[in-house]
Amino acid sequence: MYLPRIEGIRVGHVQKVSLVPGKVHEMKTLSLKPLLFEIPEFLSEEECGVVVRLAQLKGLMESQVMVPEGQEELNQQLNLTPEEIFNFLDLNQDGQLQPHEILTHSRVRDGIWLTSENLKEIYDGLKVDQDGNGLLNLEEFRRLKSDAFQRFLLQRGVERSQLVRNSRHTWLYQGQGAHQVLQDLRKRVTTLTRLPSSLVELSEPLQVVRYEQGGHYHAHHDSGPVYPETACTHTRLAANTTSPFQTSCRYITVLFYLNNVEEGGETTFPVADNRTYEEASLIQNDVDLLDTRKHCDKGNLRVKPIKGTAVFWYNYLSDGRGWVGEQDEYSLHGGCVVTRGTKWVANNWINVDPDYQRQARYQQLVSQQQEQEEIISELNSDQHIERHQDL
Ligand SMILES: O=C(O)CCC(=O)C(=O)O
Ligand SMILES: [Fe+2]
Repeated sequence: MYLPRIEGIRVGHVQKVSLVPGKVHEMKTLSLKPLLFEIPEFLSEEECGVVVRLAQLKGLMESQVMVPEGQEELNQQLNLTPEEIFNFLDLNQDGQLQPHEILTHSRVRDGIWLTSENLKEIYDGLKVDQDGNGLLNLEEFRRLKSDAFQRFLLQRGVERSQLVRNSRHTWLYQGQGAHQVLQDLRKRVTTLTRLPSSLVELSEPLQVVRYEQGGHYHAHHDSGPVYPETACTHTRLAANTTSPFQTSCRYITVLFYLNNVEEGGETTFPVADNRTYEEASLIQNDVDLLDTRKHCDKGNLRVKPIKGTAVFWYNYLSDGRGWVGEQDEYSLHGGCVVTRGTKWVANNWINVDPDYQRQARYQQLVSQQQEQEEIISELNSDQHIERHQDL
């Protein structure tokens, strides 16, 4: 098995692609880092309507719950000393915690969008940053209880607009027996990405998302970095060991716009085609490029949601040998706040394990299971016929 990658050539390059009989689509390169394309009219008006109605029929749930888990407990279970936590947070190991090191961690952990101003309020309120330089050394850090941030937020009260993600979503199965539009969509995604259909078929179901007016999704990566010990959620079955590190291994994201948004709701790629990627410079005191409520206008690239358009990008680089390589950090993206109207999108993620052998083992396991199921169902139907003959 080998993973073809579509060539971007250069930003603005347009290639014609044949995805459905009797129609030629145009696929435009939007950026090379990440490798990102836009295909207008990927879905017809009718197809967009069907997907939205199926999602409504199934019912949508909040994408994120409001109450974070009790962190004090977790830390006690892990039994970490303040030194250990400090070292873990100090990404660049300079003996000081920069605001971005604290913010990144607390946002991932609690799902609440703490801002630089919140951080300053917490430091001031608890008098932790005595030299007032905005950085915490170990001694200052010791003055912070591990649940200090949560206490602060709970006292304040948290609104949905302060979450990392403020939307509702549902999942739609696309396999045999699913609505024809959903099956067609998956076939079209296979043709578009030129990936083996077995891979696409074993990927996550379609995720349909609805943002109300005021909804947003702050900038994030759809899938995490891979270390030698990282396991993929989808190939858990085929893993020989259990790993504390798990990510969803979403090689490609295909994002569909299902309606026209009255105002706002663009998809932002704040560092697309940047010369460098530096996590530290993303969160500055005055401009936080990850914040899609405040600073969408300052990112490098924004895609306007147009009904029927698809965009797709690679969340991982190639390993140079036809398989998945390292995470592409430039794939950072988010949904800008919807200032007027509602926004409907759908995500098709294509899951590939960077560990080729594990992906292969997983696919083999699934196909064995499917064969067994077929045999059983055949046996059952034979019995069925015999019983009828007996009568
Ligand atoms: O709503 C958007 O434009 C982006 C959605 C997104 O990034 C996601 O659902 O992972
Ligand atoms: Fe995303």
